[in-house]
Amino acid sequence: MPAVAEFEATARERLDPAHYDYFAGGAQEEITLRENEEAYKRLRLIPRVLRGSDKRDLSVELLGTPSSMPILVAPTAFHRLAHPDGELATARAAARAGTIMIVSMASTTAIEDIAAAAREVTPDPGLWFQLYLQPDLEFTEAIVRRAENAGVKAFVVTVDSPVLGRRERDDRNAFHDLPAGLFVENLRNIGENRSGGNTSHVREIVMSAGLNWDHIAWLRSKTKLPVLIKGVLHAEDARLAVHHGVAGVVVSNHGGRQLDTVPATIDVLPEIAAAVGGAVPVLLDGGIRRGTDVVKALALGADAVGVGRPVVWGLAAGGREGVSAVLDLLRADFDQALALCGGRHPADLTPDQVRR
Ligand SMILES: Cc1cc2nc3c(=O)[nH]c(=O)nc-3n(C[C@H](O)[C@H](O)[C@H](O)COP(=O)(O)O)c2cc1C
Ligand SMILES: CCCCC(=O)C(=O)O
Repeated sequence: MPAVAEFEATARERLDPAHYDYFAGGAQEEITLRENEEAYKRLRLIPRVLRGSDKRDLSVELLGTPSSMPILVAPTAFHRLAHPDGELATARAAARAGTIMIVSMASTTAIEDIAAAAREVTPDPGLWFQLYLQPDLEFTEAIVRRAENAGVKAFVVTVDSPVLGRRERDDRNAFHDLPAGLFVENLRNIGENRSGGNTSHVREIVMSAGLNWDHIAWLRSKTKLPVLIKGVLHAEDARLAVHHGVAGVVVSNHGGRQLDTVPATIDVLPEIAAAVGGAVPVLLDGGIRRGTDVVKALALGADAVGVGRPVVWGLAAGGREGVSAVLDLLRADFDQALALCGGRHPADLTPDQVRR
């Protein structure tokens, strides 16, 4: 089975170079982008032996949503740039894999259509919804209602983007707008009266530098669903998240696309897991490309991991089947690494099994 890197190579051949750069790139010098992957290569695994690691069970349950494995689809924008089937293909593949897809608010397909596609595969798909809280809270609430009505099971608020990171590849390629015909469909105001007609119009996503903990309290007051925050790198923020009633934290540096020179997520995971102390689930994303990466993250305190670019590469390389192939590959790779580490279940992995 090809490795994730081979899907990336195929994706690169198929994609418009500016779109490839958008997906692949990071902020500024891309130090963090590279570091996310390099950090795993510095860590060594210590297997346990003679533990009877047959009959493995990779499944986990996260905030009431079951997942067949602790590998989730991280939210990534604009899937129709990668493949004409876009998020519909990704959702079908995630549903088929029985894993959770965190749908990006910046999807190029409406959440209702994504949920319908997933439901064709499985009656009760595990869809979560990523939110960029908009300064217009009334509008934000309308998006929250739409997502709830579509059947999502949790909200993931991205908190690492008070402003958008500076991606120099996008600047060089002058890639700042979606091509004609593609829109951020979740921000379409059906029937909103702009010019006297009955046309809908699509708002642009605004990054809100004014966000603070009160906005999290506001969102919690507007929904009964679990609210996670994504983009935590400081242990004190993890403590504050628990204090503010957040249902889970995602250790993430946005795949190296926001503040450059922040550490690899795997390197801050232990201190964040310690700060959270098991009070809420801890997820992690950034640089996960192999089963051994998943094992290291789980051993060091993550309950599950997210994959961003690998899913996009699968999508670009082969639509729904490509995403399925990437998810199957990561599952098989993780299963093998877990067995080699002497584990039967994700929770069997412990911090003493990772050495620097
Ligand atoms: C092309 C692209 C688009 C992304 N779009 C979003 C987004 O809309 N919302 C969000 O919270 N994170 C977004 N992210 C960040 C991912 O959720 C995730 O943190 C990151 O991709 C993980 O790193 P990985 O790509 O190395 O797996 C995006 C990442 C990429 C690569
Ligand atoms: C306005 C969409 C932002 C998507 C995003 O988060 C990213 O490209 O990293």
